[in-house]
Amino acid sequence: MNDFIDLTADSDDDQVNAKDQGQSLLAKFLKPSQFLPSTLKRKSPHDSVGNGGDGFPKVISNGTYKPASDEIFTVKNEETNPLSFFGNGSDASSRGSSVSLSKKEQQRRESLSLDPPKKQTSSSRDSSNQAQRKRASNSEDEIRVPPSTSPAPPTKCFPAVSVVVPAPTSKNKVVLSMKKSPRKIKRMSSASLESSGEESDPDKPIGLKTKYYPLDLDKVRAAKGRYPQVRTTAAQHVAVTPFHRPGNVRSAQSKLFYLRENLDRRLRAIKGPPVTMAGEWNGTSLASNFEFINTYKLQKGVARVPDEFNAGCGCGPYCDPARCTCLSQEEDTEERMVAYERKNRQLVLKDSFISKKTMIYECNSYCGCGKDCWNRLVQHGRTVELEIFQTGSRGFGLRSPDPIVRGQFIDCYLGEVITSAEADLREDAASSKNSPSYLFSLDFIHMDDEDPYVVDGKRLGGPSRFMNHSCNPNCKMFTVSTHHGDSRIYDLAFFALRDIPSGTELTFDYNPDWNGDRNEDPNAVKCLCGESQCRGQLWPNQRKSTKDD
Ligand SMILES: C[S@@+](CC[C@H](N)C(=O)[O-])C[C@H]1O[C@@H](n2cnc3c(N)ncnc32)[C@H](O)[C@@H]1O
Repeated sequence: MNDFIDLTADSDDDQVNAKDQGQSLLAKFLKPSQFLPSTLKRKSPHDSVGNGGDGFPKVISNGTYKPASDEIFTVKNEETNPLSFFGNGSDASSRGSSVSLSKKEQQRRESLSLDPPKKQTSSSRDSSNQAQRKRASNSEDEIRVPPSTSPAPPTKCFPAVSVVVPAPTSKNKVVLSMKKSPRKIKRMSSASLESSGEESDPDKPIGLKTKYYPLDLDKVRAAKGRYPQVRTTAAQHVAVTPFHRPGNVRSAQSKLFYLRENLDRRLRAIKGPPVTMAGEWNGTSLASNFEFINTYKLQKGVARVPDEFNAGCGCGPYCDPARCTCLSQEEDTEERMVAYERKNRQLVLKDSFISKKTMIYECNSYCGCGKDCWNRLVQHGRTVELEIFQTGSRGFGLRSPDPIVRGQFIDCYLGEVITSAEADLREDAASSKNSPSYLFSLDFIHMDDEDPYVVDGKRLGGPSRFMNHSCNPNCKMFTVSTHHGDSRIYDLAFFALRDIPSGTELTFDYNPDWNGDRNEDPNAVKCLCGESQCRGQLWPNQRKSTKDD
């Protein structure tokens, strides 16, 4: 007699034999009452039976079902079961159903497809069992079915045990369905799209549902704010760099903006207080290739007297107006003429000096005095803000947003310093005799053997180059020298003849030696100063430079 039952018997005959053997064994060791159907008991967590690690036996149905601990039902013998359950549900049912399952229970299981009523063929059951074993072996926690070669448990310990797999709850059904049926991908054909009520569009990609693959995905994303918003910017707010070219500018407004930016860049190159262009500027060009400069630009044939020919005073830290050798002297009395004085803590031209025609000699680097000496004013540069504006009939003009007091220094006339011969050539080459002239002769000191230099502010110049002529001017040009040994190059400095309210056009007399004759030259440039005592012309004749016609 065999002591072991081969639980892995494959054929029906083997199973029958094993069943018969088990029953005979049971009959041998157990009383008849112990064959009766066992009592269904809900497994309690406190029961120590089982080998599930947590005190629960693990029940496997069809290799997939693991009921929750509070849903496990076992058929338990009244006596202590020395063996924990092993095997799977099919094995258990094949062994125990004939002895413990009621007919009603059997029908319920069949309705749940746990025990198919259809008799399995040997081959299909074999493959099913193999698959179940394979699945069981893949799970670490599941009880493994011993291979067919492993010995059966000792018969003396074999109890009459049967297992009833509980009816799956709705929760368990979900688990079953999830494990049993793989995830299905629903495929749709164009026919199914039509039948599902969607429009049949020949241009639509077949098989793609626009619900999941929207054709207007960019719009959907834009609506969600995925893309940065498009912003429109006015052209005048766009920063224009010097690399922008007028050819790239389309509108007149943006062209004017470009020109202003370009002009502002050039104006910012001027040293001292700001020089600006008035807001009503219509874009009229200052001059072709005009650039602002801060000092004279000496051109070919022009040279300064070497510095060793310069000289200074020996007054010490503070110059004595009565003895400073820098100052010019009155012709008659040889009294030293003091050009500047302090008024309201500001250094200005003395009232007594405004009417004079003498050159102003300021202290220089050879003097013992410091930079705060009262005889240093023009050399410190401009102190007032200036604004270029359009006069209308006289081209550009110059004014200051600051109020200017009488005697206040305004600015120097700057430009290229050229020879008289060069100045004549430039004037002759001018396209029109009435074109603006920017030539200023440095002829204050007359020299028999040398022609004076000429300052040309046409291409290079300072803001004072925009000062127009007036027959009743509010400014006057003075010659100022810091190099006392150089009689050919000196400064042309503008001073206020009277208090000038802010915004008033700054003007000076282009021909201060005018003798009062109204000897009009029909070719002379007409004066448009508008003053009541207007002379009618800027210069005695059409020539503006050194050469007399
Ligand atoms: C040194 S520029 C003065 C700035 C000039 N208005 C401009 O737009 O560049 C001298 C020229 O200005 C013009 N101008 C100056 N004063 C004038 C006046 N009172 N009447 C007419 N034209 C004048 C003449 O064309 C003259 O040749």
